[in-house]
Amino acid sequence: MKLQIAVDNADLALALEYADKIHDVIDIFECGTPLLMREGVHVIRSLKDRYPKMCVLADSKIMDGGAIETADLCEAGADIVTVLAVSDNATIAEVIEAAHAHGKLAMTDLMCVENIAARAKELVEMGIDLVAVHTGVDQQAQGRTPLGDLQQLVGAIDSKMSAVAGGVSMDTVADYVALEPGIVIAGGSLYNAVDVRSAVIEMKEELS
Ligand SMILES: O=C([C@H](O)CO)[C@H](O)[C@H](O)COP(=O)(O)O
Repeated sequence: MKLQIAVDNADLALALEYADKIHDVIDIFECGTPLLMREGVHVIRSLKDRYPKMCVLADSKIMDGGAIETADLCEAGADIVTVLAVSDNATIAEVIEAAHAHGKLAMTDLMCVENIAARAKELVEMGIDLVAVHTGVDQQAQGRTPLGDLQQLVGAIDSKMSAVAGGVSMDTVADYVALEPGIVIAGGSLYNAVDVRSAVIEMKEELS
């Protein structure tokens, strides 16, 4: 089981500071959507220039223009790009094709998908590499969590391809670990920690 940190709160300088602290202990370093919007694809290039071996995920949440956006992200160094599962299949097919042409992976984010199992199976058949259930930050504010969605997902596809995101913290991580997803994603609970490196190491221990 891998741990992915979602770095949403940072600018380029802070993202590099986080990478300096955790590059050797984190499995996947996510450039969160707000960070990508703030800094553009150059944040990915800077991270990969400094830590070429660190797996960097661009949380691009692509919705259209799948080929061009994926190519830009992969050429900047992203190892994994994300596409929204509510997008048209034509877009998702372009993302998969462009990511694979660059030797990279495509993850889909099932946020706002109603039939988790059916859509996940369909996207796996199309060739998607990773499938994430995700309760967005605005949905979390309404008291929602991704636990029920993860139960549906691991019942539908190979659990090694699955990922979960949405308010995962040390208080709740055991509930997700019990369902054995391939990737656990945590944002605020890690980057808001006083000592981010210790928080990452502590959560990784829960995953092993
Ligand atoms: O993808 C995310 C969200 O849509 C903001 O861009 C977050 O990275 C994701 O929710 C994980 O962060 P936490 O919910 O703070 O763990």
